[in-house]
Amino acid sequence: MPDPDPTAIPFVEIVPPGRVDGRIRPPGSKSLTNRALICAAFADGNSILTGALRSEDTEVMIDAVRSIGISVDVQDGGRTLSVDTSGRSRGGSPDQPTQMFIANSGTTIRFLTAALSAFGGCYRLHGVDRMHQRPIGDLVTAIDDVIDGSIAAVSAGGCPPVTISSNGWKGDRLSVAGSVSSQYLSGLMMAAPIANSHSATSGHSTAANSSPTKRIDVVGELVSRPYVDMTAKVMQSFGSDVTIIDHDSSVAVETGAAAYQGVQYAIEPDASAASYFWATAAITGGEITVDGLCANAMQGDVGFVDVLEKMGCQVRHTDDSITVIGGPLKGVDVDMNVISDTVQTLAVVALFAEGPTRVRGVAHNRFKETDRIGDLACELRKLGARVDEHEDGLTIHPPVSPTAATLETYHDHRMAMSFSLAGLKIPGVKILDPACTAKTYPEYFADLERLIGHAHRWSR
Ligand SMILES: O=C(O)C1=C[C@@H](OP(=O)(O)O)[C@@H](O)[C@H](O)C1
Ligand SMILES: C=C(OP(=O)(O)O)C(=O)O
Repeated sequence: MPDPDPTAIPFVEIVPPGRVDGRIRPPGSKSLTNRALICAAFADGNSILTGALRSEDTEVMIDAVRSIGISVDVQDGGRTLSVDTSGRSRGGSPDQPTQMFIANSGTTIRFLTAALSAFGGCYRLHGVDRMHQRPIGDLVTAIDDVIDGSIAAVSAGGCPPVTISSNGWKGDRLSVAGSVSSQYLSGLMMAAPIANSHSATSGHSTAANSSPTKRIDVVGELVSRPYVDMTAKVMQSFGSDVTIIDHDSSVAVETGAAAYQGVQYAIEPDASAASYFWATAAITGGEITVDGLCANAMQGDVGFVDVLEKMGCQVRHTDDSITVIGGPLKGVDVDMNVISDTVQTLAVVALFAEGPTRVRGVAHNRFKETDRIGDLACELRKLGARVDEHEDGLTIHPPVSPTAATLETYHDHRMAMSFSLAGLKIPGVKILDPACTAKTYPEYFADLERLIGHAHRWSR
């Protein structure tokens, strides 16, 4: 019998499969898909994106760019996106801004806020309740300095909805704080060439009083740095001229006059999604190969395998795959600032290690889909672990004998995917609201089932 509709399912229970061996290619990277969509949407000419991710976070991006006349033709089950910019036009009016619903997609709202402020038009970007609690104030403040018009984040504490009424940018020097999210800087970087190519009066000329060279200085700490390098690489693939300047501990970015050009662009599989499969090898003592990724992939999250190696796994790289072979695991002390989307994965692996695991450097994880320190600690305790919560992370003391539990997922796809790993070893673990994986990986449980054998039960 086929699995029932996952959106109607209250929980999933994994039946421990024993050792798991296999290989898998996860779906396309969310971060690369949404960056490529921004660059393609504001390019001169049309683009074809291959290997794209089709999920809630990319669908809200596609819907948003469609609402300003860009055509996105979805083929090959969502993996190929043909972007035609010929119908592109500024949205809305002060009385009737174009409404964009972005659910809980941080990349979508942060990248679009910056891009639309540079493009011009009137917009209101809003999402689900949690999105309206996730900060965007530092980005709005940075744009406020250069916008020819107005921008505001209307919820308490500088959170969405965001309203924009813009004729483009009139300035060329920006500064932005980077301690809450790197997505602000990535958004401004991608917006800079758009500010050059589009002004509200002419449509295709450099905005009055604005130089084509833009400089963005980061004020203070910059979290999640590999995503900024990824942004620069994607921009370069679309013809933009962008340089990251590292000086002592400060970071700045300069962009030149070149406009985005339509291209054919291939997207890597998602490295954060791959972490669940590498962790499956670590936890079950098996051997799992993830195809389509390599040590110098564009996504920093491939660095998760280095942490597994420190814990006792073997890791093998080829030009087009990374294999993890599980072994006896020992706890580690690790700074995960640059790979923060894999903290929940590691936290579950840590349950099965000898000795405690300390995760540092991820205070910014409290601002994501949920509080990924406090809420994570709460669920791990249900499995019998002792967990110390710190301002910047947590320490996990593995349970002497883990206990089965029913785990909340807080509308957070990474909670659901990570907790499925606990079920690989602990009989009776139930994961509530498994459909929340739709944010970045709608087929996660089906893919996990294929990898481990028919070994999970949907509730009836
Ligand atoms: O730029 C990106 O694609 C992302 C940056 C990270 O966010 P932060 O910079 O807020 O840590 C990461 O958590 C998110 O899933 C994707
Ligand atoms: C934090 C995440 O997403 P975003 O910030 O893009 O909503 C994530 O995918 O783990």
